[in-house]
Amino acid sequence: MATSDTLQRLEATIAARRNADPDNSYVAKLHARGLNKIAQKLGEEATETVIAALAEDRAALVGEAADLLFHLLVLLGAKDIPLTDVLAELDRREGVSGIAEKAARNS
Ligand SMILES: N=c1c2ncn([C@@H]3O[C@H](COP(=O)(O)OP(=O)(O)OP(=O)(O)O)[C@@H](O)[C@H]3O)c2ncn1[C@@H]1O[C@H](COP(=O)(O)O)[C@@H](O)[C@H]1O
Repeated sequence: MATSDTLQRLEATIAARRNADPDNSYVAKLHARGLNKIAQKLGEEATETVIAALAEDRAALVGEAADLLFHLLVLLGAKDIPLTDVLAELDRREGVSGIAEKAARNS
């Protein structure tokens, strides 16, 4: 079953493929083209995800969201930011955000 482990496995695969032959690896090809290209691809995938959502096309949205997550992991890897740092930030926000929780704390 797909879980957050899926993202961690994909992160490891991306790290392992980074220095592969760009002719045989899309990850290596992206790295060879540099951070600007990786960032540009992430932006394109974000736009395509938004378009699929607004088009009410569920299958396209699932596919574009997968492309978006994949390219986000490539960008994070290129910036040497482990996925666990992002997950930890989300965990931290879980503890401090939420309108009801804030109101309860302030009352
Ligand atoms: N999850 C993915 C994944 N999702 C999307 N893509 C690629 O992302 C690209 C997006 O398509 P585009 O048309 O936007 O890009 P493009 O035309 O190939 O490139 P541009 O010249 O337009 O920049 C496609 O080539 C897809 O194959 C992925 N490529 C690889 N992975 C994972 O990464 C692993 C390692 O891949 P390799 O590096 O290729 O071994 C694979 O085993 C997969 O698990």
